Amino acid sequence: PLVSGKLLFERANEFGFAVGAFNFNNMEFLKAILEAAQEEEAPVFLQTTESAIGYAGIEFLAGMVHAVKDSYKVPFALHLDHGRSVESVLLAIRYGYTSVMIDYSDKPYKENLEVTRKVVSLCSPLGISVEAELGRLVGREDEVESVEEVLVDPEQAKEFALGTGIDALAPAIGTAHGAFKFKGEPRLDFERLRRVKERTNLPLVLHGASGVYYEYVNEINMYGGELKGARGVPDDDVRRAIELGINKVNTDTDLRLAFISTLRRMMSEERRNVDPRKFLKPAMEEVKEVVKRRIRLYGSSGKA
Ligand SMILES: O=C(COP(=O)(O)O)N(O)CCCCOP(=O)(O)O
Ligand SMILES: [Ca+2]
Ligand code: NA
Ligand SMILES: [Zn+2]
Repeated sequence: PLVSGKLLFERANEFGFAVGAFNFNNMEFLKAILEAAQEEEAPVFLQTTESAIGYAGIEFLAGMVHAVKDSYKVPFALHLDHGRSVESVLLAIRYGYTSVMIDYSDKPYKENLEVTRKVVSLCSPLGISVEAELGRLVGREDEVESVEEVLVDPEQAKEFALGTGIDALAPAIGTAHGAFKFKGEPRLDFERLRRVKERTNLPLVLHGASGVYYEYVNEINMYGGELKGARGVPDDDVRRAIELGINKVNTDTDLRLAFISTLRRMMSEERRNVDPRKFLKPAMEEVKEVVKRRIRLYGSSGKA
């Protein structure tokens, strides 16, 4: 059933596992994620960004989730990913989101603190969880290309947690969104992560965590794509981050790669087909498989 993110954050933090947070923009991804969670008996965050809302419309995205709120036995939250303003959070509240992120991490610290505190005052009385971010991921951040990386300051994280009352914190520890995450070798700042957990004891969120699996990258390149130098976070680094206190892992790129690789192969093989379902069904199946793989990696199978 549809539940508050608070429930998912608290249980993951208590038992030391991570809940998968999977982005969706349409029915196919949403269905694949929920079926994967059901089969793995795992809790999940269903999350949409503001650009997902711009693409599909919030009434479609939230409407689909509310339509199936009692159709799956596993608990799932509907989360606003990278909310950029109080207005965006208010819209999500109006459409029955059960968790929000307010991402003011590229603004001056004091602004981040004040706006995040405001969002907590709006959401907490409604039982809606609030996630915020400290530090900046490289790559696309607030639609600004290749913003300067800023890693989280663990001392500031403690003050921020106390000053805002947030339910969860996303500390920037070296990851980036998308399929091209690292200039050189993949490197997460595990010591910094350990100190943030030690000082805040909050549920922590890992952004930019996709593995960017070579089997999907290869297939995309074989069927007309051009993903040169695509690189993600190794599975062992995700495991290590969860051991050190990550309790929600954001996963978008891995679903995109699974979907697009299958779509490209099907489109090139079935040259007479014009029924979208013939292509979308196997593509959905592949998304479901990669969601199950990530749920198992996060240690959340059987934790519903
Ligand atoms: O941290 C992540 C996912 O990281 P990943 O790219 O490693 O999967 N996310 O927060 C997912 C958001 C990705 C951007 O979505 P839009 O294109 O809709 O703006
Ligand atoms: Ca940010
Ligand atoms: Na988020
Ligand atoms: Zn993110």
